[in-house]
Amino acid sequence: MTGSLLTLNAGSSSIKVALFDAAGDGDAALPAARWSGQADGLGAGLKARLRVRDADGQALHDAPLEGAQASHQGALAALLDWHAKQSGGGRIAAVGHRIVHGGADFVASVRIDAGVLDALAKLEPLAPLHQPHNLAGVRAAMAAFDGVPQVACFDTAFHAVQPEVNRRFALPRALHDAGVRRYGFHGLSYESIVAQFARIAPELAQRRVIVAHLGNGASMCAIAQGRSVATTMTFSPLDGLTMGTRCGQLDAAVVLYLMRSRGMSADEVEALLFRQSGLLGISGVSSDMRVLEASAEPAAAEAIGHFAEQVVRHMGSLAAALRGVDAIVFTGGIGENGAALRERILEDCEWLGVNVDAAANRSGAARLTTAESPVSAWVLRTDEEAVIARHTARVLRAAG
Ligand SMILES: Nc1ncnc2c1ncn2[C@@H]1O[C@H](COP(=O)(O)OP(=O)(O)O)[C@@H](O)[C@H]1O
Ligand SMILES: CC(=O)OP(=O)(O)O
Ligand SMILES: [Mg+2]
Repeated sequence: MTGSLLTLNAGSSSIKVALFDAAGDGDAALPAARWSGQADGLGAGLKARLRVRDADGQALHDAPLEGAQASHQGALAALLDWHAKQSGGGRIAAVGHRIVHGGADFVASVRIDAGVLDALAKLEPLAPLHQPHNLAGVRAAMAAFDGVPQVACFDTAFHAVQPEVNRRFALPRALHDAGVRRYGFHGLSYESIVAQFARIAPELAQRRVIVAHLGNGASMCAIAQGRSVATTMTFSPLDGLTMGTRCGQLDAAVVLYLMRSRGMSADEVEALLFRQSGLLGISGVSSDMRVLEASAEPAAAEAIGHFAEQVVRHMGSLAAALRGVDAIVFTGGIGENGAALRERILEDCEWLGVNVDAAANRSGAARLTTAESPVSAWVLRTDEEAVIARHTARVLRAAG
């Protein structure tokens, strides 16, 4: 294969693009990007920026995104524009995409054709903050790189190996068979953490690990021998933890109440639960954890407290799913950078056998617990792009 691999990852508040050398077997270690670009703070009222860094973390570009550029589509256009100017005509062999929802049919990465694109578009209502952006990215890349293979890498695929008991809602069987089931998300991130953890703590990585992916979207996953056992997100990326703008776990009867007694339409309920709830809904201040931590508003502190409490409670639930836990790993924008929040969560997990080392937690060390702690805790930087590149190279190789 000649040429480079481009990866596209549209999150709910960010877009990440990276360029990888296509060479290498992509199996042993995760590949390293030649450069990676990130537009974050996308969405109403946030300060959007586009940053591009080289492999050593040196800034190649850093500028605010204004007006129409401060949207997913605008930021993607700005990133592709930057790439076109920089690459000097370097050939792109394939584009790998993070696709949040693969539904029941897509349990492994796949080359995208018109039929695949149609099937993925049908899943848009199940991930309204992501799937439309993911597919817009596919269409934009098809237009920008005519004839170049596009590969879909799914957030759901990592969880397809879960035991049946954790894949099922207690609904009539026919609904499960029709696809109304627990899928789980952030699978590319979990795969990245499993690969990294196996390098720094190979024995622990084979045991029972809970990974907390805490970002604008947040979920946690119980992993045994590197395989997903249970996770907090289910049918859509709405369930589980309190998130930036999503409500997390909610009694389904609230939805019925809102529609029947408050006369809300399905679209209004979707907007409420996906876009106006979570940290934003509780605080009335912001969906952004940094803004909440800097705020003096009591409701901002209450939102942070709600977020932390849900993480601790789900820690207990996932530890039960694993019948015990050996290690906890934090990742995602909040998990990687929010030292104060990590400390608070770990202190509240002392009952589970976690003894936090406050100095280590604040120092940037990977290990966050004392040497004697029965359960160790760690922080690792997720690299969804490297996993997308790995999967994309594999799909291309399999196609010959
Ligand atoms: N230093 C920090 N302390 C606390 N939270 C942070 C810090 N840096 C980033 N975050 C939070 O990370 C979240 C974004 O996470 P990220 O994983 O990048 O988002 P996405 O889910 O869109 O990919 C925001 O709530 C942001 O405030
Ligand atoms: C699945 C999901 O919630 O993704 P993100 O964290 O990018 O919003
Ligand atoms: Mg994310």
